[in-house]
Amino acid sequence: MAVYTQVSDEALAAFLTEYDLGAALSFKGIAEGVENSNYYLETEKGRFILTLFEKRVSAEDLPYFVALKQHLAARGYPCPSPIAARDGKALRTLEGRPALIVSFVDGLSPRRPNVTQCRELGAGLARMHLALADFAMERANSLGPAAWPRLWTGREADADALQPGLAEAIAGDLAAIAAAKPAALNLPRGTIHADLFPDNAFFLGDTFSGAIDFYFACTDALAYDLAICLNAWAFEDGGRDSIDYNFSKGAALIAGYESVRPLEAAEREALPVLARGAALRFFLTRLVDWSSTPEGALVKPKNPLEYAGRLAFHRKVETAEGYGA
Ligand SMILES: Nc1ncnc2c1ncn2[C@@H]1O[C@H](COP(=O)(O)OP(=O)(O)OP(=O)(O)O)[C@@H](O)[C@H]1O
Ligand SMILES: N[C@@H](CCO)C(=O)O
Repeated sequence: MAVYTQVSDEALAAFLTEYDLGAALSFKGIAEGVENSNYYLETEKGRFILTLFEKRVSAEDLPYFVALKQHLAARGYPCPSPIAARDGKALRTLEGRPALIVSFVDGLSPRRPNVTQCRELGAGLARMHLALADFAMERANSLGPAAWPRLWTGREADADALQPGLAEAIAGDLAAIAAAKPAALNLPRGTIHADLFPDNAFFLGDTFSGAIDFYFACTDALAYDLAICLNAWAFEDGGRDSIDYNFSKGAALIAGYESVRPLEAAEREALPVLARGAALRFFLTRLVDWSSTPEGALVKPKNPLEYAGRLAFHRKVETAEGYGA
């Protein structure tokens, strides 16, 4: 479920008069996604997505996200392109919420990505980094290392309830990453997607056809984005209590990335700590959602243990070769 704000037919019709999109032919809520209210919208001019931003996306960040997508779209990168109304403004208000119409991106999100799709995704990520190299706006990563102690404090018992001994292991991860931070600070930086999971990437067959959901995008180390993708794309649920790194998928993802943007020596060296940090970020945000989502809520929280399993793998990896780089 992801329609928190209902849009009446009258409100939609009035809203569309501000655009050159013609009248609505079809309009329905989209079940996937958890952050915002998304609608599929077909008008006389084609297919679009209408998003009403709910409270989890801060209103002051919206101009950054819209400008970022405009920048990518202007460079021909496949992503939702913001549609401006006749007054030139894309970001508007509907049913009391900030609202945006974007172009529809064709393709399907892979449920279980294959090796070819991992390679394609790596190349697609690197192309995104290059297309954003001259994007001038900046946004701090609000879920970076500085935020982790705040997310973690007070949740030790929740972690141990999920898996006995987990709290101590997580405290060790936090300490190890804090100690390694100075090296990671000198890496090439730029604009990163920061959440390019399979549900945010589209494919036509095995060909990457676009990226969506830029609402965690920020300014950070480029190789951290690759580390996030390694976590999201190259692990398999190995059944009860086991999460396995799929070396072929990881190696393909890195090779795809390097076919467009070769990693610098410092980035390769930092890959294990970046991958561990990325796993910790998703473990912590999932743990927060897990312990704060009431039972029976419409949105089912994602399982933090999937990321505890990845952390267990990263703790043992010392070099980029361990990931197939
Ligand atoms: N531009 C687009 N083209 C095609 N489909 C889209 C587009 N934007 C969103 N969708 C569809 O809507 C669904 C929800 O979008 P999205 O993932 O952005 O949700 P959200 O609630 O805003 O964010 P989150 O995934 O973080 O919860 C996607 O899974 C996809 O099916
Ligand atoms: N992709 C994230 C949710 C959004 O940050 C996760 O799977 O935990």
